[in-house]
Amino acid sequence: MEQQKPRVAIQGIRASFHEEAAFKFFGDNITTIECNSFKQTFDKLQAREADYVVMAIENSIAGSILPNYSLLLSYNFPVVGEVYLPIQLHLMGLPGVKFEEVKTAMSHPIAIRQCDDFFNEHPQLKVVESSDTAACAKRIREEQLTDTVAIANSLAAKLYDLEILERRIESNKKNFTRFLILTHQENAKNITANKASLCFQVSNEVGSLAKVLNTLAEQNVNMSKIQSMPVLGKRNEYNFYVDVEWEDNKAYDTAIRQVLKYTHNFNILGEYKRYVEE
Ligand SMILES: O=C(O)C(=O)Cc1ccccc1
Repeated sequence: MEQQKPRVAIQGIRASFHEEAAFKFFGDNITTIECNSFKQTFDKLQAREADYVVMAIENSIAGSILPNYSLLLSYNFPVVGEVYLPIQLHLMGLPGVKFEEVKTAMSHPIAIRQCDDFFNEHPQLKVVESSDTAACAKRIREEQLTDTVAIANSLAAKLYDLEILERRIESNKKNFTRFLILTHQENAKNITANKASLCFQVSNEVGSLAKVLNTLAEQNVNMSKIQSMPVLGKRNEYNFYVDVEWEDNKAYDTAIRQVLKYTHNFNILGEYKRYVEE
């Protein structure tokens, strides 16, 4: 029987950076499920209307996307992969539109922040935030806006038939967004992992987090990221989200057994293969 295309839920619409990330992870042969919010992507997974979720978790300029950390914990779907995408931003408008005639530029806040230098050089442009880069491109096409441009990727220019007026307007050319891939428990088996995302709490005492970090170091397990989030309604209590990487599975297993002794509400959010640049 022919394998069904994976149904991948993303926040945003086709040709957004989330879809570009999904293509990078799964290849082009997927069915994209467009959602209005990150929460809705998880709801689609829960309702079995999607097989996977692709969700941005951090950006090298904008930093961690904190509400998405909470979603990881509240839905408890396993993380089964990650992908890093360079965010390459182009200025696009209806074919024939001249840059001198443009009054407004629209995009996602993260994309806008990445084009600070460009906007400083062009103070005449009114900058408008939107939920999704591709949605801006689509709107320009549908409403035939001749005085507006979108900042989006080349997928959006192609899909909504817009002309690129200026390429690569991002200030920092080495800017990446990290996306996580989540799925149902049964798809999480048989993954050869060398990275994990963990979440735990420690007591509010001298050295309690240090004990966890020392344990990881003793087992030669590298911590690649740490993020804390307050536990709702509890003063001085935090969830620590920690990503770890290892070479030796035994050392990782030992580290986890030890860490369990020093933490509470310990959760493995997922074990997966770390992303390697092609
Ligand atoms: O707006 C988009 O295209 C998105 O997918 C959100 C986004 C925007 C910029 C960087 C990463 C994700």
